[in-house]
Amino acid sequence: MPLRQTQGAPILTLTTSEVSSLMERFCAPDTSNWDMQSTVFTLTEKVVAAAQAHDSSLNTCRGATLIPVLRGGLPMLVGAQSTLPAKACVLVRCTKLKATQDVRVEWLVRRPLPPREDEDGPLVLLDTVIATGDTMHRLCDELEVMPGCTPSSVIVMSCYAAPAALQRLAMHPVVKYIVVAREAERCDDDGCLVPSTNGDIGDKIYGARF
Ligand SMILES: O=c1cc[nH]c(=O)[nH]1
Repeated sequence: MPLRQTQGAPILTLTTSEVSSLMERFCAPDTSNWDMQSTVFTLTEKVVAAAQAHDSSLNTCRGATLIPVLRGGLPMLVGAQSTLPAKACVLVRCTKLKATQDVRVEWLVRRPLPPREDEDGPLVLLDTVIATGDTMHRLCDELEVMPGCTPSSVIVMSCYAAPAALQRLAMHPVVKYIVVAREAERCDDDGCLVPSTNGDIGDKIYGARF
């Protein structure tokens, strides 16, 4: 499993042919919503398995706090919780004004984080796509000042992400490491990944924005 040692936190990517065929379905324009959900579940299980192989403390800790970024991170939550011992879940919804860095963050149901003790596991941020990285970066900034978040206590998991966004996230002090199923070539000026996802993954699963 390739592990890119940047100046900051490690970035792990998956290279198996099974992941390649899952990524074809992930990016196809005509993947049905159920097929997309199951693709994201399976990719997430593989991302979690890679994290567990890299970091044995994930299997011995009292449980991670899973933080899916709505909407795209929700199917990752279902995939992650089947194999990752979890203690809590915190929902967060992020919206970004197109072509700006203006991210709106809404912590739903609970804020601050549930109380955490020494043997508790990491905070795990889950999002299907990381394009510019502005949203994830902003979430890390918000987590950094919350009680219960310590340096290197956040693991970022994603299905598809731009290298520049990953490198920027890897430099954030709260990030311990990042696991991504596949790296894109880049993010274009419109904030879309190249090769293209052929539509918003959240829209493909849940339908157009409500
Ligand atoms: O390329 C992109 C960017 C954001 N969200 C997606 O689903 N795809």
